[in-house]
Amino acid sequence: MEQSFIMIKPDGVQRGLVGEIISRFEKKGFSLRGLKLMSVDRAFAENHYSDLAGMPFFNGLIEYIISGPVVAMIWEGKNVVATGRKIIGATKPVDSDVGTIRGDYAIDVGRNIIHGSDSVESARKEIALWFPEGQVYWHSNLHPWIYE
Ligand SMILES: Nc1ncnc2c1ncn2[C@@H]1O[C@H](COP(=O)(O)OP(=O)(O)OP(=O)(O)O)[C@@H](O)[C@H]1O
Repeated sequence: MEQSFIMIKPDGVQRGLVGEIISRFEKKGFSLRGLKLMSVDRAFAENHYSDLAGMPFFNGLIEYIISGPVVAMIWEGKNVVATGRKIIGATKPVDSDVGTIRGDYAIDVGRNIIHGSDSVESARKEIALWFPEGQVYWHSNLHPWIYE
């Protein structure tokens, strides 16, 4: 089934939003396949955001991502990439709907709490980068209560 890479950024960890964020994905019905608290170095962060190299905010973004621990997660479920982006909300918190994570908890684009893969292909690449050790395969007993 489809998977997405979701990362709680250093501000989300510092602000005590880890439980709240995990809860939103769990309550929706998605299944956790990987979870770890980790700090990344500059080279790793630059690799993750390589598509944005050259953007004026790139250096600030890298400083932000390496400024503290992050929570890296793999979530699985039907349409989890697109739905995960909806749960997260628009990149700029001023545009994020109330009820989304960024809409409810963020103000500034450079402190927008969480990352979610923007396509199935980027999810595949990001999961390979962040979880080289592989993931945990298990079957949720809730499956028949969530899927027809
Ligand atoms: N104008 C900006 N100023 C400062 N930071 C920015 C700006 N635009 C984007 N960023 C930061 O770079 C991240 C990646 O930007 P991108 O355009 O890929 O948005 P996104 O896909 O919604 O975010 P993410 O990849 O973190 O899920 C944003 O989440 C934000 O933290």
